[in-house]
Amino acid sequence: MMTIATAPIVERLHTSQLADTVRVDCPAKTNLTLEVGPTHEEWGGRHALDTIYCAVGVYDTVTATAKAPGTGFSLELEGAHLGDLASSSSDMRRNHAVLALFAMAQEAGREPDVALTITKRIPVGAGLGGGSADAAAAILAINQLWNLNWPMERLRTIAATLGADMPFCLTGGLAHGTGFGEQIEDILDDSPLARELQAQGFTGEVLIGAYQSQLSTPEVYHTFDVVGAGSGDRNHLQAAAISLHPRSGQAIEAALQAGARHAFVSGSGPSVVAFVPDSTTAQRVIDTWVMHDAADRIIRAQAPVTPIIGVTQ
Ligand SMILES: C[C@@](CO)(OP(=O)(O)O)[C@H](O)COP(=O)(O)OP(=O)(O)OC[C@H]1O[C@@H](n2ccc(N)nc2=O)[C@H](O)[C@@H]1O
Ligand SMILES: Nc1ncnc2c1ncn2[C@@H]1O[C@H](COP(=O)(O)OP(=O)(O)O)[C@@H](O)[C@H]1O
Repeated sequence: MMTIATAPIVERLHTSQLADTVRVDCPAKTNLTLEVGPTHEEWGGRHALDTIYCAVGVYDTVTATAKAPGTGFSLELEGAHLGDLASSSSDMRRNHAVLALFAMAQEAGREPDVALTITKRIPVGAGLGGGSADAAAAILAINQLWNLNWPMERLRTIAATLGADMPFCLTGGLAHGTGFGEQIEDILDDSPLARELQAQGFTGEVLIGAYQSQLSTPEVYHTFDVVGAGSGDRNHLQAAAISLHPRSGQAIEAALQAGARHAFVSGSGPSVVAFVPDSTTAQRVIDTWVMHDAADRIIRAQAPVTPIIGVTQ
């Protein structure tokens, strides 16, 4: 497998131009496989992972706009599906995108004088890496806004200090993740593994069954430590997630019966991802999920995809 840090798509950008506002559309992620190993003290008690990440085309949009020196940062959140971020106790200084801004400012030796806006479309606390996507989007935006032009390996090192999923979210596509999830090897489009995944039906049209309720990632890992992986599960966290949120299991069963080639819990859940071979099957899965009330929100997307960076003068 070759290691190349692929660049996200950059629209309307010439390297000599300085931007006033940078907009990044950053996709959700799922895990096509997720093998969970032992915990490691040196990783803050996190588990060793072997995973194939896949970026899924439901995007949050993060914009970063330069503010006057000394005025500090601001954050605005928009969208109909803000989950626990809408709660009055949600601290915007702990928002993953703001933590990413702080990390970039510290590394650059600058003040974080930036206005961030996040339009959320990725379900929150859903195993779809929405917080990681927003942090990755903020890192990509600041790299452009401040004309830092740091290479992807440096951005990934910063991202790894913030969360296991974040280095992957900087580039999206398909990638092999090891360590605690932060060690990324891109899977190139024309590689044998990418072709194998495509032949197995792990690319193309995908349905996401999402829920009002959230699952806490640490709680799912703790439950996994007790119940272990289900036999034959490609996602070792699936049995733990279903034990905490049984509707996810019902959605998987219903999707497979309706003809999905694969249906599984996304990462730590509770969302369910179903890969379908064609739009007729997609409609059958949607109909069965609606009929059985198997999901609260159904999203249709493509996979794999990459982040998109746009610049406004
Ligand atoms: C499970 C996965 C699968 O991609 O993501 P989600 O499906 O939740 O998005 C990841 O492993 C989550 O990634 P992320 O949410 O970035 O993890 P972090 O912020 O680094 O860690 C949050 C918590 O998850 C647990 N954790 C995370 C990663 C890991 N390799 N082992 C762990 O045990 C730990 O309890 C840790 O305190
Ligand atoms: N920008 C953000 N978007 C989503 N969640 C965020 C963000 N910043 C902080 N969080 C918090 O991170 C937690 C996990 O959310 P998320 O990343 O969407 O889920 P998951 O880890 O299951 O993929 C939530 O409790 C949420 O409050």
